[in-house]
Amino acid sequence: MRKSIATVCLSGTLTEKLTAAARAGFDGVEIFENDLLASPLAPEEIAARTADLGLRIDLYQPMRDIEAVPEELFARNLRRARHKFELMRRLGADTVLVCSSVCEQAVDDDALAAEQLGRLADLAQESGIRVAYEALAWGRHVSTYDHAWRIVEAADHPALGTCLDSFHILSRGSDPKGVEDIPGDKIFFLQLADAPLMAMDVLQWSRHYRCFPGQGGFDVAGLLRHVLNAGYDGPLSLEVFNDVFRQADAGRTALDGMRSLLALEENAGVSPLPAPVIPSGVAFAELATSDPEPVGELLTALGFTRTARHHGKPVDLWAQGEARVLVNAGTVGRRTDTTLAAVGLETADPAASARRAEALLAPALPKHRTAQDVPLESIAAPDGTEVLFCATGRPELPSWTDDFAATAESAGATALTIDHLALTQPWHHFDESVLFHRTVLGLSPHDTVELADPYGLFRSRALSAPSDGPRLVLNLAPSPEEGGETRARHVAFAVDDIVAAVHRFRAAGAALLRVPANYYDDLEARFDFAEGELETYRELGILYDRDERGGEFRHCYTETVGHVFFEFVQRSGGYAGFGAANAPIRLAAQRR
Ligand SMILES: O=C(O)c1ccc(O)c(O)c1
Ligand SMILES: [Mg+2]
Repeated sequence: MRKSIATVCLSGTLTEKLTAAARAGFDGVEIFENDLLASPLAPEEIAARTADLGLRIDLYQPMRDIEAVPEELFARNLRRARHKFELMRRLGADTVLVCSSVCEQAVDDDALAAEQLGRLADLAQESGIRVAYEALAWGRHVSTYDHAWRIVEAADHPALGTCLDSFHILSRGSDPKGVEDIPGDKIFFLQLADAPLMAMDVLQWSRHYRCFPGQGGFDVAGLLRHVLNAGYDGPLSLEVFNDVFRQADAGRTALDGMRSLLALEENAGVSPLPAPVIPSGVAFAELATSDPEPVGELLTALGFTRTARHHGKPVDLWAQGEARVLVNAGTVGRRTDTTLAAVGLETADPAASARRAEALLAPALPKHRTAQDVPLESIAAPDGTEVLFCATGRPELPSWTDDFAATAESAGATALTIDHLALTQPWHHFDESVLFHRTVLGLSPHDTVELADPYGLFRSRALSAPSDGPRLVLNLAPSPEEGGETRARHVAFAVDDIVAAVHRFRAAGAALLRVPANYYDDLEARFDFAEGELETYRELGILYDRDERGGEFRHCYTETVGHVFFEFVQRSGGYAGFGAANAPIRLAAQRR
């Protein structure tokens, strides 16, 4: 279907917004009045620029406070509309959005609203313009889509239809099924937005927290199915008011929006994408560093063995059980600090994984990191992390392991696995990143966790495969200074017995994060422990969490090397979280 985006979704000047929309592949735009008013370009120049970019102006908006007012005021409103219709002629826009009135003088009189909207439509029709009437969720007398439709139906005018907006419909909890009672050709326009589920004033919710479909908690795909069943065949148009998007790079936001619409069309059964190949595990985590020594020392103390070396580059493979960490020192001069730069994910079909990623506009990275290397499908995640699609142990497919020659047997007796990878995100790409991993990799997001932290708000959202597969935790940590420890990312390993593991680490000289005594006093107040158990945790710096069903989580952290640290976790009783409640304790300890 045609895809459009409202200029209000994007940051920057009108020209920047139009350029970003065109580059992301949109067919059209909604021009938001404020963007036009602030532009130095004449309407004819905007029309020419838009056409040059291959975009159509699908909607001009909004026109406010028109209907159900005393006649004298309505006459002034018609005069205002005449000006706007002239502007639209110069712009080459043929559909205008009229929001349900919020003005004090408006009266609760559907017949008057219908009569006046009919007269507005008469005037519009003379200029070849169509009026799309939208119920704002906070409209003074008209706040639901079915009410707006009843008024449009009563006016019965060919130039008057309704505009459906998923936010206004779903935020009020209206039953979207009723959309199917509206004739498709009377739905003049469809605006799509999602939002996190929040208990707050609907106007504030709409103006600050909307997000792209798939990023919030509404069933936007379900609504779209009803709208299509009604027979609507106009554009799918994103209309998102979001404080973060307003500050982010317009080109990236536009791509994020396009990815959201592609996934929405897939969900609503409009047009399929190559099916997701849900990764089955983590092949490796790759650290990039110009100083491999401290990481190597830490890994050694944690029981890892350097088992293999890349044939052509200074990349070492460290292993313990099923847990594999690559330490890539081939980036000297480009990066100084140690970072978690790449992730290898196991997939049953790397080529199919790459096809889906490409269909969802993920930037593909070169298959050959160097000419001698085994070709591997890989993409860049929004935060720049390289994601490689791996098929380990499949002789018929090229494997990343073919680039490595064994140097030693793994001495580690422990059956370690990678439990999860925690990827700290730039604040303005958090929602983009969640949508990316959800759609491209087919992972399912958990609920967002938000906690007060000494320096601001800590936000975290995990994504995991439905069954046993990789778990990613996207974290957004406040930072007292640019960069610093809060940017650090980590690799978490699962162990069967964390107390035994910490004793071994300590004996081997590994530096573990120290946890304040106050934390343990609080644990004692909150939970019952076996005799001596809490003392052990206090002594060893082990953190603890318990879920509602009695599932338990014990974990500890190493000190940070560059921008990386390691976590060890012991899960029991079906605990499925990540100890997020303990994150502020960890962040505070890391800052000391
Ligand atoms: O917040 C508003 O005023 C506003 C304006 C136009 C719209 O289409 C809308 O959904 C909301
Ligand atoms: Mg709207």
